[in-house]
Amino acid sequence: MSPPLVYPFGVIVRIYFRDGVYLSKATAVNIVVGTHVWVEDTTEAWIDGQVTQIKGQEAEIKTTDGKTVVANISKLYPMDLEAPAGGVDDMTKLSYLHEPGVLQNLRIRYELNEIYTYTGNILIAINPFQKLPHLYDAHMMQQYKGAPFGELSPHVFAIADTSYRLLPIYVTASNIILFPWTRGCSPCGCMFNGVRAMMHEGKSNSILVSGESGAGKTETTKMLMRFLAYRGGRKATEGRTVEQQVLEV
Ligand SMILES: Nc1ncnc2c1ncn2[C@@H]1O[C@H](COP(=O)(O)OP(=O)(O)OP(=O)(O)O)[C@@H](O)[C@H]1O
Repeated sequence: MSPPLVYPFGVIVRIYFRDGVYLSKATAVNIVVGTHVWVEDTTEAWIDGQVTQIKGQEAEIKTTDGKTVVANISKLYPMDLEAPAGGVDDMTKLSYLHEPGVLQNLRIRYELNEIYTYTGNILIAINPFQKLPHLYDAHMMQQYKGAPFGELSPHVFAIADTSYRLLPIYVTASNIILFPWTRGCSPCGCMFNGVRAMMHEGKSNSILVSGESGAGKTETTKMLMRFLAYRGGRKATEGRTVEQQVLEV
């Protein structure tokens, strides 16, 4: 039986790109007897099971905790039986991009102390409710400095570094936007017209950090600012480094 799914506390960090493309991943699947599915549960949010019978639009599901439930087929979501046991670091790698699949992936990673997960160029951070100094030390900042987006594990420093190096800016209410370049490749002007190194053009960039109260927006923003201050240089003025000055604001 899969452990119960919980709605994790977390924040979402996005960088918006003018030429971003929408992420759409078809989740349409033929639900038949034998299909492994997620079904809504009042206590666990989502619970997995297998369809045992279908009558019209109603399906009977035997859940892995031994219950038998009946639900409308339209309320069932297919399970990704091929997803790796440790989850995926980018939700676009899931076969099905739906709520139970996303929550299941975040939960698996959270249990492995992996609090960051990408969905394309969006970073999802789950509040660890504990200090994780090794995630934010000088060595980590050094690692993410200049690293092509997607090359290293998902991290708030990767978002900060990318926004430091790249321009562009477009804020929209759309849900999910992807970087228009191939993961692992260095994003550069030759691949994406309009993207210029922010430092070369001196233009502003913005990063959106969203989440409910207590999700970790302030902590995440502090890490973003710390990294940007580190990237911007450490020249001291009046005895204080750039990092100290930024973090004191
Ligand atoms: N990355 C993290 N590492 C360690 N602890 C964290 C992290 N993110 C959040 N927390 C913990 O969660 C608490 C709440 O986080 P935070 O203040 O950032 O939330 P918030 O989203 O800004 O809340 P509000 O909207 O109410 O101001 C922090 O005081 C801290 O204890």
